[in-house]
Amino acid sequence: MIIAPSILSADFANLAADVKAVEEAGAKYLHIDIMDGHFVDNLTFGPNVVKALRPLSNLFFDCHLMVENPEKYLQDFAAAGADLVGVHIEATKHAHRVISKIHQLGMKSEIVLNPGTSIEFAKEVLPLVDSVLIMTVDPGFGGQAFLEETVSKIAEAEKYRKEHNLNYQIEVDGGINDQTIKTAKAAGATIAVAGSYVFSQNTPEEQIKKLIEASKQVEK
Ligand SMILES: O=C(CO)[C@@H](O)[C@H](O)COP(=O)(O)O
Ligand SMILES: [Co+2]
Repeated sequence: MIIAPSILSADFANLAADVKAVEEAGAKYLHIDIMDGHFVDNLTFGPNVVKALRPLSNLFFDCHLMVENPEKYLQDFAAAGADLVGVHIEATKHAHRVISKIHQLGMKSEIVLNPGTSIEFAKEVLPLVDSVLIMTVDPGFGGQAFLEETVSKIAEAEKYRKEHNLNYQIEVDGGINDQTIKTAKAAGATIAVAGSYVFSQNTPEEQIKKLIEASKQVEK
């Protein structure tokens, strides 16, 4: 399973050191939460932070856009060095166009679903995307509890992938710890985002190791 530490819970005054620490600990992805204060009730940062971190890291930059009309910012994230852009299906009227644009800009695409949004709503674009992100909390904040009722949706995304011979990754985001990662993997998740679990206790190295070990306990 790929572990994607979320810098939302990192030390913003020492971001470079935290990014280095997770890279050395064996993470392959860096999850970067972009919030605009409209789509969610929180503000974080924009492509300028992605640009500043890019020369410091070889991690795969997974940019989760919690913004209205994400199409406006795709060019900026591509120029900043994003590897993947995730857009909420609830945040755009033009999901198909947004996904095409992400690919034209040379990035991997991801469609993101809030806990209240069904797989049904995203089915037309599932054949097009590189990844599907199932939110396992309502977006906007770190440190929330994993919503068990989202597990059936992870399983549904995996079932649909197999039935239609598609090859998207299934990412989960929110409330991931050394227990919930097992539940998510058993249901079909292949990428796990973790913010507070990685950055708010012990060292990021210890926490990432625990996540990797926990996920290995589940066969897939
Ligand atoms: O997108 C989000 C929150 O909206 C996440 O990526 C959080 O950063 C996850 O934080 P934890 O639940 O792991 O603390
Ligand atoms: Co996120």
